Amino acid sequence: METFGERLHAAVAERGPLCVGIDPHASLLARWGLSDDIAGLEHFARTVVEALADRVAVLKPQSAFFERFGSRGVAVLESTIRQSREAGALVLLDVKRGDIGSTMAAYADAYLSPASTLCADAITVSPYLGVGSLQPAFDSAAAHGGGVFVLALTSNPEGPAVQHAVTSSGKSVAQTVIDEISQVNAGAQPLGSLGLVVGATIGETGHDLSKVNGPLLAPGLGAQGGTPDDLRAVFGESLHNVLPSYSREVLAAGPEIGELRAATDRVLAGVRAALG
Ligand SMILES: O=C(O)c1cc(=O)[nH]c(=O)n1[C@@H]1O[C@H](COP(=O)(O)O)[C@@H](O)[C@H]1O
Repeated sequence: METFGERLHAAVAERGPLCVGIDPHASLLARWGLSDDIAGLEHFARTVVEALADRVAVLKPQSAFFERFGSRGVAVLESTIRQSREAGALVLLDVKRGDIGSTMAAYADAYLSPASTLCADAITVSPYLGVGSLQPAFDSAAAHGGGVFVLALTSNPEGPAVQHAVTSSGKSVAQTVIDEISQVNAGAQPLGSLGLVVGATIGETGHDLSKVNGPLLAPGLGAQGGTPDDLRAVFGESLHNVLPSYSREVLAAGPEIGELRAATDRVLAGVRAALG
């Protein structure tokens, strides 16, 4: 069985280093002329999948925007995941889960087990109950060829107060997360299956990402003010493992399929130039 790291490496080589988020904000539904209800959600998600799933490496549905509509929204999320994967995109389901290990195992069953209708290629998780509490998700990912992206240095302005705080070991919280994930990925070829989330907006923070040997998801580009030029300052020598991620910047170009594709081509050209 191929690992997620292998599958992601191949997808990026073939389709380019880009993740597009599927975030059906109420404001975007309105902008597209859609109703803020289950029909609008379904039309929005189906259009994005039709426009992009056969060409971008990774699609990242944001679960919150589907959960807003209850069980019917979750059903749309299920079909969005399934259709995206069938069209060849890897699906990173953005759920940012994190709990004690025994509960984490149930989240892993929900999102990483092929037996689940919500099974994605990878998920986002939060490490603030301790990186070790995420072990059931790491185990499930390893068993099924999936991936897990752990929040390290998030794009929002509130992040540093927690993530830069210094722990009893003398390292920051974020560096502790980075080092624990680096240990698991050590030696994996061409890339480990555990990723980190590092916002494109954070500037130079002095954190050492050089040993991660896994994908570095970089949200915060576009709508949150981050630009491809910011990637060099944030990632330095680790630029080759960066997976830039855009949601609203691309989605605002809809609802025309051609416009969504053109916006995707434009941001991909921008990040390719920056990543070198
Ligand atoms: O894990 C994420 O994807 C994430 C981490 C982070 O630090 N910042 C961040 O914005 N995100 C997500 O990335 C998306 C950003 O959307 P845009 O700002 O519209 O590109 C949202 O779905 C956020 O939930």
